[in-house]
Parts: sequence; structure tokens; C-alpha cells
Amino acid sequence: MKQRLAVLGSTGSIGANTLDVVARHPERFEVFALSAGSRVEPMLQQCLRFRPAFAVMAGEEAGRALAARLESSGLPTRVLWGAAALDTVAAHESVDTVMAAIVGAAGLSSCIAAARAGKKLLLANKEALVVGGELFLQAVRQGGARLLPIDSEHSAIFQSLPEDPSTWEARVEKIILTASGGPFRTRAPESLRAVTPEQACAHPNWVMGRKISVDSATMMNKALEVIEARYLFGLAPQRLQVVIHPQSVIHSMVQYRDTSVVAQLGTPDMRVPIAYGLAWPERVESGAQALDFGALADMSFESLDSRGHRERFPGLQLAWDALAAAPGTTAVLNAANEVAVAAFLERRIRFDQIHSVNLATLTAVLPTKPHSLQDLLELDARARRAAEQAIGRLPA
Ligand SMILES: NC(=O)C1=CN([C@@H]2O[C@H](COP(=O)(O)OP(=O)(O)OC[C@H]3O[C@@H](n4cnc5c(N)ncnc54)[C@H](OP(=O)(O)O)[C@@H]3O)[C@@H](O)[C@H]2O)C=CC1
Ligand SMILES: CC(=O)[C@@H](O)[C@H](O)COP(=O)(O)O
Ligand SMILES: [Mn+2]
Repeated sequence: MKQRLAVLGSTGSIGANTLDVVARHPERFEVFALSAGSRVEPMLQQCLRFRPAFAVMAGEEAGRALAARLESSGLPTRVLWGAAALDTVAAHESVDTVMAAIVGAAGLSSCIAAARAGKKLLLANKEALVVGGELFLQAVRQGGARLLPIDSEHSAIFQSLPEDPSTWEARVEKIILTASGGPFRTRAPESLRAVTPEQACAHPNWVMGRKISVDSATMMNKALEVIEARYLFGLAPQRLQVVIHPQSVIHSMVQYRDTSVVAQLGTPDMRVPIAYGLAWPERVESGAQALDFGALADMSFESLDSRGHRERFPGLQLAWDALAAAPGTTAVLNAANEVAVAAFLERRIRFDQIHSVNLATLTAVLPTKPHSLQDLLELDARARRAAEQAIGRLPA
């Protein structure tokens, strides 16, 4: 039987890489549903190529535009729109596997829907876990879903851990997440006031969407990944370490009690963790170039406590601070960061002010423990309002 997929966020960087891997294995995978935000043309092209039963757009206008284009092409794909439609396809009885590749908290509800419906859930959308936290994991347990990480670091960690999660606590000393340091790793911290969105999005090793690219440049991506690792692997936050590794060849590591370190390596190509998740527990061809160790010039490492990194990347520490604070704080941090990054990309705030907005929002919003998806969505909305207010208070 073929694995039937819902690819949520199919027009993005992870979505396109997923469809690239899927197209290499037509005997294994079949696309049942695709989803996008507002971009109709790339979605139309994907529908023509993969012929899904459903295509979902975020809003009505884009949905109606896609429906009209599909009708004139004669394709029977049904077009839906809105957040509830995403939940419907994520939980659809005909779907085996959901690729969660929407960017931001907008993907949370569909992740929970897939988890509750017991799907194989391939999680690229790290913000959903950062916001959903324990409630997300509860939905996975209650629905009997299989949650597999797609984020390159977490896929590497998952591949480096023993198969049986009940042994992790006893056998593992710590998890070491590698970070490239992004495009500004060697810049003077005070010069970051003047950087542009184009410079921030020019990641040295990976081609990614704009939001995660800015997160890599502030190292908030690594902060989100520390929180993601906390929820995925259950180790205490003090046992999650970050080291800068500018080449992005080692994708992350696990250090065991006897000091042995097990790592996963590869060229920086997201098709590798995507193929791993899609085929798990088997392995299939991904399309990526293999590492050529003879040509590997250098693999280097920098401590966060060296070269002014703490000053350059003040947001990274917020991961541990948020994990130690009241439940819901990671959701507040994520919402603030989404608003701040969007404002930076729209040139409404400076790069260094992303951190100011995050700090001000964490101070302004004291969460009460969320007990439901509704509570999480309300907390997210409250934090977004506070972040916009913080932007309004920034000095001109
Ligand atoms: N890119 C990468 O290599 C990696 C990404 N990730 C994570 O994967 C996720 C996706 O990242 P990436 O592919 O780079 O992002 P992109 O910005 O490239 O793609 C985002 C996708 O989500 C859709 N989308 C945007 N907003 C909404 C919305 N409100 N409702 C529904 N759909 C929406 C977009 O549609 P449209 O095209 O119409 O705008 C697009 O399909 C992020 O959480 C990121 O952190 C993790 C590791 C690596
Ligand atoms: C490909 C991937 O997983 C990204 O999250 C990537 O790791 C970003 O790199 P840095 O955040 O380390 O710069
Ligand atoms: Mn990553």
C-alpha cells in the first residue's frame, strides 16, 4: 500500500523539498492533500503535477481563485479554505502521513488535529511544538500518533539516540545542538543595528523561508530548537547544549554517560531528514549529494562563551529562561518573535530590536497555564497584541 500524504505548507521550502522526495518514489508515496497560504500560482502547478484530492488555501480569496483555475484545467481536485479545512485534511481518514511544514503558530491547530487522529506526523513546523508544548504531546499520546522530527538537528538527534526512549534518561548525558551562527556570526555586535532583511536572509549554508532565515541570523532559531528538543526528547533543559559549528556538516550530537558522542553528518540538504521521516524506519534515496570527506576542508567549533557570541545573540538564552518560567511562556516568546520578525522583514523595526520586542513582550504577558488549544490560541493572540504595542513604544 502506498503512503497517502497531506503536505501542509507545500509551496514553501520544506513543502517543495518534500514533493521532490515524493516524486522520486511514486511506488511508495501518493499525495492526497496539499496546502498553502496565499500563493495560488505555485499551488496550481503542484496540483497539476501531483493531482491531490484536496487543496487548501488559508483564505477565501485565494481559495476561490485556485478553484477557478483548477476548474478550467479540468482537474477534479476539491478546493477548501480556512483553518478548519486544514484540520479536516490533517485528520482525514484517507491520510496516513502529515508533513507539517506551515510556518509559525498558524500550523498548530492542524498539527493537533493530525496528532489526535493518530497520524504519522512529520514535524518541520517547530513553532507548533514551541507553542503547543505539553498539550501537543498529550494529543500525540492520546491519538496514538507517531511524531517524527524533520528539523535537521532533531532528525540528527533522533537518529543518534537509542531506539527505546525509555533508556534515554539513563544512558544520555546531554544533547548537543549544532548552530551555524548564521550570516552574522563574525560581525561586530554593534553593527547589527544596520543590517537589512536581504542580508539577514542570506544564510551561509541553507536555502530556507524568510522567517526561519531571520531566526537563524538572530539565533532565535536555535532558541526555538532548544525548546523543541526539550519537548521531543524529554531531557532537562540544562542537558541541552548549543555549540556553533559554522559548516553545518554535523547536524547535531548525543553525548552518552561514558562520554561517547554519536552524531549524524551530511551535506546541508533538507531532503535528507525529509526522506528519513517519510520512509522511516526504512531508508530511501533523497536526491542529496553525499559528503566527500576528501574535499571537506574544515570542521570547526566555537563555544557560545567565546568571540562575543552571547552579546551578538542575546535571544538564545531566552530558550532556557522561557522553559524555566510559567507554562505558556514559550508560546508568548514564539508569538513575540513571529511579530518582531515580520516587522523587521517589513522594515518597521531594526534587526537588533527583534530582541527588544521579545523581551518587552515576555515582561508584559504573564501566562496562565493553558489547558486547551483554545487557551493556547488566546494566549498567542494576547502576546501578539503585546508585541505590537512594544513595537509602538520603540524609540523612533
Ligand atoms: N526551510 C527549511 O529548511 C527548514 C524549515 N523548518 C521549519 O519548517 C517550517 C516551514 O519553513 P519554510 O518551508 O522555510 O517556510 P516557507 O515560508 O518557505 O513556507 C511556508 C509555507 O506555509 C504556508 N503558509 C504561510 N502562512 C500560512 C498561514 N497563515 N496559513 C497556512 N499556510 C501558511 C506558505 O504558503 P504560501 O507559499 O502561500 O505563502 C508556505 O507553503 C517552519 O516552521 C520552519 O521553522 C525547519 C527546518 C528547516
Ligand atoms: C535546516 C535547518 O534545520 C535549519 O533550522 C538550520 O539548522 C538553520 O541553521 P542555524 O539556525 O544553525 O543557522
Ligand atoms: Mn534546524
